[in-house]
This record gives sequence, C-alpha cells and structure tokens, in this order.
Amino acid sequence: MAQSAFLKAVRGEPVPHTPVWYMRQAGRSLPEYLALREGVGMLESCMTPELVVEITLQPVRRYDVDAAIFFSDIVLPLKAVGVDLDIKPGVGPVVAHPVRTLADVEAIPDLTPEHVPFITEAVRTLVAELGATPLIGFAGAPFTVASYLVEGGPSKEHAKTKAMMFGAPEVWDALMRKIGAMAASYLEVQVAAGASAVQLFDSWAGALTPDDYRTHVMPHSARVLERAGALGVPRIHFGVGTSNLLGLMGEAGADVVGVDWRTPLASAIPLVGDRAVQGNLDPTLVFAPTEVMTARAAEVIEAGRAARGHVFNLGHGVIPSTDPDQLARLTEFVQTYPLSR
Ligand SMILES: Cc1c2[nH]c(c1CCC(=O)O)Cc1[nH]c(c(CCC(=O)O)c1C)Cc1[nH]c(c(CCC(=O)O)c1C)Cc1[nH]c(c(C)c1CCC(=O)O)C2
Repeated sequence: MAQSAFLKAVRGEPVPHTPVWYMRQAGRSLPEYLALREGVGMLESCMTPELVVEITLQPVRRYDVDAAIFFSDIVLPLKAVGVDLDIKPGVGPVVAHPVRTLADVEAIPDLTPEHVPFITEAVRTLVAELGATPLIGFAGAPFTVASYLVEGGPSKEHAKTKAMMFGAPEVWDALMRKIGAMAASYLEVQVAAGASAVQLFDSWAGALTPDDYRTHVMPHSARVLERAGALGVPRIHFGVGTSNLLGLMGEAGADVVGVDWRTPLASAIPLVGDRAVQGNLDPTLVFAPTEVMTARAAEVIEAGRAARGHVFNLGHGVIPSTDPDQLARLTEFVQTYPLSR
C-alpha cells in the first residue's frame, strides 16, 4: 500500500506512473451497477454493506484505477441520524422539512459510530478485498450539505442558503458547526475502519465570493479537515467552479486541491501553493474520438508536472452516459504515459 502511486502523488513523492481515479467512477455509467441497483433505492443500497462493497469494487475491476472511492452519498450521514430525506433518481437529495430556524438545527442529532455500523462493516470488508489499492473515504463539506438541508433539494442559486448565511448568522453558524462535526465524525468512522485518504466534497462552494467563503464557510471546512488531518490520512478538497477559491481551499487544510475542468492546471497550481492537485479533464471529452480525448489528457498530465504532486481525474463526476470502454482507454493512457520525473 505504501508503494501506491496514488498515495505517493498526494504526498508529493516520485510516482511509478501518474495515478488516476474518477469521481463517480461507480454508478450509472456501468451496466453492472444498473443491474445490481434494479429495484433497490439509492439510500438503501448505501446502507447495505454487500452492495456498497460490490459497487465500490466494480470500477476497480473494470479499469484497474489507482484508488477506489467509497460508494455512498454526501447526505447519507444525515439519513443515518434520522433526517427525513430521500435521493430521487435524476433529481438528487430531497429533504422533507428544510432547515430554517435554530430549533431545526438543534433537532438534528450528532453522528456517532453507532449510527453507521454498516459503514464500518463495508469499509472493513472493502479494505480487505482491495489489498494494495487505497480506499478514499469522503464527506460533503458543510456548505454543500447545508445547501441541500436549507433549500430542501438541489438548487442553482443557493438563494435560501445564502439568505441564511447573510441574514441569520447565528442560525448559519449553528448549522455549519452541526454538519461540520457530522462530516468529521463520518470521516473518522471511515478512516478508523481502514480508509487511506479522504475527500471533502464542497461541490457548490463556487457559488461564493472569496470574502464570503473566507468568512462564512472556510472556518467550518477547516475544522473538518483538521480533524481528518489528526487521523494521519491525506485530505483532498474539491469543489466546482472554484477558480477564485483554490488558494483558500488549500489553506483550509488540504494536502491535495481538486480542480474542476474550467480552470487549467497551469493556472491552478500557482494558487494552491506547495500542495498536490487533482484533476481535471473535462468529463465530456470521453464523448470525443479517443485520440482527441487522449491528446487533451496528455495536456493535463504535462501541466500537472508543475505541481508538488498530481492525481489525474476528471474535472467533475463521470457523466452517466459515458462509455465505460472509453474510460478504460483513458485509464490505460494515463497509467502508461511516460514520466519525466
Ligand atoms: C453534490 C453531491 C451529491 N452526492 C455527492 C456529491 C458531491 C460530488 C459531486 O459534486 O458530484 C457525492 C457522491 N455521490 C455518490 C458518490 C459515490 C462515489 C463515487 O464518486 O463513485 C459520491 C462521492 C453516489 C451517487 N449519488 C447519487 C447517485 C445517483 C443515484 C442512482 O444511481 O440512482 C450516485 C451513484 C445521487 C445524487 N446525490 C447528489 C446528487 C447531485 C445526485 C445525482 C442525482 C441524479 O442525477 O440522479 C448529491
């Protein structure tokens, strides 16, 4: 495991090849996933260790990627403590009673390992099955999880969330502390059971100005990353549309900053300081002819050499209509691309 290209890259050590994994590598792009999920709800599948193990392993078998990502969802810890929510196909997380008041926040229980025995079981089994392939655990960052809780579902503008942030700072602070502590506890469970690294997904942080991020969000994400850091595992911090936040997302306590595809790595690397980067091929390039896709992947790898370390990934999740064979070709291309270091 110590020889893993992924772990070497995140520590900034020389690598045998550029490591690669994909956000949403498990899921609807894989026919074997669709077959397994038939008649099983998303949250139900996340709470069934045999399904979590099998779904997490599917892309590792198919692509021989350099890391597995635990199959779950950012709202799963909320579900586990009893928040009434569902994940609707084609929509995303939907919360029955959106959070508006301090009483709403206080009604959400704190997460303990006893809430998520199925996570511990799934991670332990996975780590044994994966052998030398590292498992990445993950949690949703406070802002992104808050958006689902406050809006009640997916949102483009995050208007209610930001209205609380600007207009009800005491409710906002209590909510961010509550779900930040929950994210940290959730990561602790995954690492205690054997996860080798963690990723904090702040997918919607790109909706914020740098000042608002620094004042209202970063301290809460920093506390999550600090607790994860105390466990001794590398921490990846990712968001979408974050070109103006990359420096702050690194400073929040990340070892690796995830970059979406809109920001060229050459621009991102000077912003993140002495940290590794992860990313960032446009996920739609898998629909281009293979040689177009691989030429663009080569540009990403070349640009990544300027960083302390580089983990290849897409700039956001695998699009469900992606052809798995094309992703297999991309993986092989990245893993066999010549190194100059
Ligand atoms: C914002 C967010 C969510 N969930 C997640 C994020 C952060 C990452 C990102 O920015 O994409 C995180 C997540 N969700 C899922 C994973 C699995 C691990 C992996 O990356 O392979 C991870 C890391 C499974 C999932 N989470 C979800 C699916 C699809 C559900 C299904 O297969 O029926 C999967 C595989 C559902 C979900 N859950 C969420 C959305 C937006 C959706 C998609 C809704 C849809 O289009 O159907 C919330």
